[in-house]
Amino acid sequence: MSRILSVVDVTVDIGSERVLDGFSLDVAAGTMLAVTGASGSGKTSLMWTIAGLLTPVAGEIRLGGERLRGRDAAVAAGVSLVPQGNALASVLTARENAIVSLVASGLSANVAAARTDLALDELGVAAQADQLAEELSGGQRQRVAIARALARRGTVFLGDEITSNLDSSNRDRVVKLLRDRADNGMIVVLTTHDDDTIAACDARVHLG
Ligand SMILES: Nc1ncnc2c1ncn2[C@@H]1O[C@H](COP(=O)(O)OP(=O)(O)OP(=O)(O)O)[C@@H](O)[C@H]1O
Repeated sequence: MSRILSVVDVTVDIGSERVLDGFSLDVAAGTMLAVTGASGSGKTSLMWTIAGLLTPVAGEIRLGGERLRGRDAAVAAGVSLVPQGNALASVLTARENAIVSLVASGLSANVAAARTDLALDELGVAAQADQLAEELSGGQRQRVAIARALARRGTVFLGDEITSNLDSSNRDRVVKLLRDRADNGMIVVLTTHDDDTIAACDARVHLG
């Protein structure tokens, strides 16, 4: 049986607001899914819940039949999130941002460096490897954050509006890379408003 990511009857509150109410979703390995919906419909909340950063008040997240409880479990199961705003450390270089994250996940420095260099190259930001993240353009930061997540070579890639700052050729590059990863068995979930990104996905879920 192929691996399935399941959001099972999940209810999420932020403060006094119910942002997801009994929401369910199954995504099979090899699938690239677009999550759409108006601003404030809960797309980011869904991604954070899958990544273990928000705890649902009811329901659960499962991957390959195992329940994921919290951030550590999600990371251990290979769930990577590229959040809106990218979450790069501004005082580290592009390369250091990725290497630190990979070493923290348990890889040796050599393997982390090799994977980082490959991923930065795939995203077209190898020339920016030794620049501080704060010196990069918005689109370059976005691509470095994507490279950092892909270098993890995990099972689930969550991207929250990750093509929003990209020109069309870089957006196509990112979508093609993610399509390739999905074709090789990864689960890719992208929140997006972009029609070309939606078109490259296998399925779409609309939050309303
Ligand atoms: N930190 C927070 N504090 C209070 N309310 C929040 C917080 N984060 C999100 N919310 C609320 O939760 C709801 C869902 O927000 P969420 O960011 O998940 O929506 P979204 O669909 O991703 O929106 P967008 O497309 O604008 O990013 C919104 O009504 C928002 O106001």
